[in-house]
Amino acid sequence: MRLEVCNAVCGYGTHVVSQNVSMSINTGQIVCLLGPNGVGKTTLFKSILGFQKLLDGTILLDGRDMSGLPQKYVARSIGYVPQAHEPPFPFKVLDVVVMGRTAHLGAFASPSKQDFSIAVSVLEGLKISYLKNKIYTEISGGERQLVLIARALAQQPELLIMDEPTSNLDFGNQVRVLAEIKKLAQRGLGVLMTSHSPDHAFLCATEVVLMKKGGELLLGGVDEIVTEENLRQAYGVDVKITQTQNENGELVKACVPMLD
Ligand SMILES: Nc1ncnc2c1ncn2[C@@H]1O[C@H](COP(=O)(O)OP(=O)(O)OP(=O)(O)O)[C@@H](O)[C@H]1O
Repeated sequence: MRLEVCNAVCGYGTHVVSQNVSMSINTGQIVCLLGPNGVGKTTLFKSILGFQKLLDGTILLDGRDMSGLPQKYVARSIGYVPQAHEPPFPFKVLDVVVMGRTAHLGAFASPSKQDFSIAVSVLEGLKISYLKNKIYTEISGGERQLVLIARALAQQPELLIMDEPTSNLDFGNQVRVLAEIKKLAQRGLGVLMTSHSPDHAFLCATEVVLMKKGGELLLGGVDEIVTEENLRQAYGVDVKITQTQNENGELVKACVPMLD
């Protein structure tokens, strides 16, 4: 499956947030969207998902204009993990995860035993089975974020759009979520995610899109885009890029900010 953003202009009414946005995401790829606060990352996601009307341009899913595709087909194909939120009702965590199966159910059908067993195995995969019977409104922000990821995975989409999936997570859970994303992409899932940490791009991305203030968009491989100069220009801070080796002897890069 391939999702293409073609010359998109995103914004609110007459307020243009980003323009000439063209990029694509294929199954098996992890595209990491980087950029400073307020540059338009969430607005782009909302536009891709159809929550916010494009001011111009098109979004194609396998070459077909997404706005004309049946909603159920889009809902089955593309999963979305929003930034963690507090829902109005105190649902049990397992029920929240089962909600991810909605696009697979027939009209008026209730989730089946199989839907529940998919939800349970996703919770196990993310190592959060212990949350299964807890009330979603009574767990921590980080735990809620993991549950929202589980809900999206229970949907078994081909593409997953994740808005800052690690923002509320402790260091261990950040690493676990990135490792899980990498594993899922190796099995064929396509991921488009935002992060405020360029290191996350080094850890798991196959491509990077760097949105700069003023609308410039840099696209390419991780090593090509996540450079000291590009980070300095985008975020206005000095950064050194260093590298070490992982257990397999592969080079892994990391960013070290230079404090004055
Ligand atoms: N509902 C809205 N109506 C009007 N303007 C909005 C709305 N939501 C966001 N904006 C504006 O759009 C711009 C981009 O916001 P957006 O949330 O997309 O940025 P972002 O890159 O995701 O930021 P962050 O990294 O802080 O989450 C901002 O100037 C913001 O004020």
